[in-house]
Amino acid sequence: MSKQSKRREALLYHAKPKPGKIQVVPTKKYATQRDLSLAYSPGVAEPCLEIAKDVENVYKYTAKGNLVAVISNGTAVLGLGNIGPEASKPVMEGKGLLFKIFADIDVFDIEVGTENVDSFIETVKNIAPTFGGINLEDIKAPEAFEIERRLKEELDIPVMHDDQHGTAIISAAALLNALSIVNKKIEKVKIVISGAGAAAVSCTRLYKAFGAKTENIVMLDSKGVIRKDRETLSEEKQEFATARKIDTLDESMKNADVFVGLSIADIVTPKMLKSMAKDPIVFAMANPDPEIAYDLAVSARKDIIMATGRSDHPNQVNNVLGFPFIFRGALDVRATKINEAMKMAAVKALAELAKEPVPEQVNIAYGETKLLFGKDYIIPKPFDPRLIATVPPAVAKAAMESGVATAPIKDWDKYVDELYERMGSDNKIVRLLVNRAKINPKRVVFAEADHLDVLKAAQIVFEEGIGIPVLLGRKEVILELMEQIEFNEDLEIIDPKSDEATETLNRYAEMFWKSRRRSGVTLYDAQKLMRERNYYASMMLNEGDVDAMISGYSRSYPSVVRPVLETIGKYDGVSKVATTNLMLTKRGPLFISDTSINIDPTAKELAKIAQMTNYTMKMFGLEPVIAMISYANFGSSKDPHATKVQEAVALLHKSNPDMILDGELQTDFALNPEMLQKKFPFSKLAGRKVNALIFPNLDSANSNYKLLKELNNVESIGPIMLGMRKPVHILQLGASVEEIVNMAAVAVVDAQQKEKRIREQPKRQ
Ligand SMILES: NC(=O)C1=CN([C@@H]2O[C@H](COP(=O)(O)OP(=O)(O)OC[C@H]3O[C@@H](n4cnc5c(N)ncnc54)[C@H](OP(=O)(O)O)[C@@H]3O)[C@@H](O)[C@H]2O)C=CC1
Ligand SMILES: CC(=O)C(=O)O
Ligand SMILES: [Mg+2]
Repeated sequence: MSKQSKRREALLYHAKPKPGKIQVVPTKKYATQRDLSLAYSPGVAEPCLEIAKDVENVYKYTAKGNLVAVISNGTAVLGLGNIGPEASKPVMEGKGLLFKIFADIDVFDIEVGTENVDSFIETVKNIAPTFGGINLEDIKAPEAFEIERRLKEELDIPVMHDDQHGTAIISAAALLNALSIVNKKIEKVKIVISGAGAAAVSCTRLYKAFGAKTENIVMLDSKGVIRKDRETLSEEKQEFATARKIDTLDESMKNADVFVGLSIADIVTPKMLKSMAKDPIVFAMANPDPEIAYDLAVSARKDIIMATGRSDHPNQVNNVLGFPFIFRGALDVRATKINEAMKMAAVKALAELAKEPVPEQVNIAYGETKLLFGKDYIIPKPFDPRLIATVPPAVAKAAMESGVATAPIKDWDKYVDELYERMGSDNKIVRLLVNRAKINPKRVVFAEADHLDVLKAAQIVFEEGIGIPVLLGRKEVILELMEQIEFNEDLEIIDPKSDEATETLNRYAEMFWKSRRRSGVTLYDAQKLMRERNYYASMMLNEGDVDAMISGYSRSYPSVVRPVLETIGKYDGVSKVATTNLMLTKRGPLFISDTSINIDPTAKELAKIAQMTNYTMKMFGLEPVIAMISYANFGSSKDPHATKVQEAVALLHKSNPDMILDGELQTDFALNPEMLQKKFPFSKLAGRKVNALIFPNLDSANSNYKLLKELNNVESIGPIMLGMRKPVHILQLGASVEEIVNMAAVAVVDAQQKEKRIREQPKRQ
């Protein structure tokens, strides 16, 4: 993607559909007059009075305990400099988003219109009663030091300047790990620090706490090396002034073991890197552009350990890995401070986590085959689901041991469960799917590429590396739309009705005729049918000219299912295809089957639907826990509708004893593990979190998934076809661009799995 399109995409992302990145969402019911009389006057007076009696009750009755203020005055915004409070707001909203998605912490971002230290401190102190913690952000040095010091002294809630300590914690963890890889001792290494601002000073102090020696450190600011004999140095700069008679970065880098950049973009050259000692460690952390570009650095030295603050290269050393988890731990024990012990605990937890085997889910999320502790993986990745269960408990324990926790945790296992529970998993599954697709992108034919939304989706699929689109439809329309959306790639475009397609069309027609001539199809019929996009696209897939197919955006479901079934057909052993919908609910992913095809399946067919759903869930990397739904529970009704489900369960328990499946069950029991455990402790599902519901008929499955979608605003992926011989997936009429992209990712992963199955077949025989 060009720089210009990236810029446009970033602006559009921030502007649409609603300006900005965060909003306030009520957490209590507000539907009735009764609800409002509790939420507001007169009911609201009761908690007010309780808090007035004892101020600690504010944690009991308000959101304070989970609310952090992200506060800036815009004087050192990333590496963009002093761009003012309003211009800093996108970054502060971004921090709010990260706090929420990584640690379920709510944020108000507050941009303060003053550069005066006293007035800034006064503002923060005055608003502090609202918050459980204060995260100071992008405030320039030296003011940042005084602001943080005084606020820590004067407030009894945790205050942390993220650019100082968040960065120090992450980079210290990364540095300790990098040094262990190259077998160097922190006490011995020569370190160059570019930058002498908030981040640089605090990072260097922490490295010293871990053993780095002042005499081995050279720090530079915008004027060059900070020498002892330089005039008018700030207190912080004096702390790191060197006695060496050098002035430039060039000179400082000679034989240095470590370079830490917390300054500005592009000030380090390959020549400087070449002058460093063997196995140099280079953390170029200026944002958004590092002190030296990643590719330039790694091509300058083979033995380098290279990190940047960015997410698009290995080793992202960025405070995003710190602030959400550090505040989570601090808030959960209601710490009065974030102290040295808590910071050291966070460093150790992060450094150790990087050495643990990486869960497959993380490999998939980052499109990696296998992340392994080493030069390209010195620090955990932000989307690592283990972070939430590792860093906050370490921080909370340190707070308790160092005496700053006012609400100590007693049951650590329960706390870890709560942390996992907080994170839910609504979006993760989509990320996993997309990243799994990216590992081995496949050729996907979009059978309706002459529709704007389908084409837009194809563009995203191509640009994200999810798949290689083949665009099918009216060529002149496709070309015109491509120009409109600046989709200038040289992709294959096929118009089945054009002369160019005649030869292939005739070949497909003949193949189709041969397979259906005993079902009343003539060669002429076949040639006519092939001019219809879904027959043509299906034959492309059937003949291996593409790996997967997406259609259905502009046609009714049955009108697409028919050509697909007539050409591609079902997987061996499948008598009827079915569909499942993946619902991205707040309690996690939930599959619902069969949502689109079988009106009233028999017990045997229902069992098959469950088996196929089980297979597809594994494709998503999930461990299936399946409930067979009815209006009755375990034999409570002898009505044939209920006994049909019972029979399906009995069949499956016999044929697939390893499947975690049971029923028949009512939906509320299926979705409530505690109720299930209490009433039906004998069930295979007792104590487990059900993630798939197989409904007894189409009426119930279809209505339920649509109810969830419409009433609870639950996003859905699907209907995903089950039981087709090849990866073909049919969209809902008028699906959104996002839904089409997700389905394309499903199709690519399906193609990968089917390819794997074919590859493994001879081995099984
Ligand atoms: N990856 C991460 O997680 C983080 C990265 N950063 C990055 O670190 C940088 C600094 O942030 P922060 O400390 O908050 O900002 P500050 O404004 O507090 O500090 C900036 C420092 O950079 C120095 N500087 C400017 N130009 C040069 C130069 N040519 N050579 C050497 N030093 C120079 C300044 O020198 P002087 O003192 O003379 O003005 C100042 O000391 C930014 O790019 C920011 O994005 C910050 C926090 C986290
Ligand atoms: C990451 C960050 O906080 C910064 O660059 O300022
Ligand atoms: Mg910052």
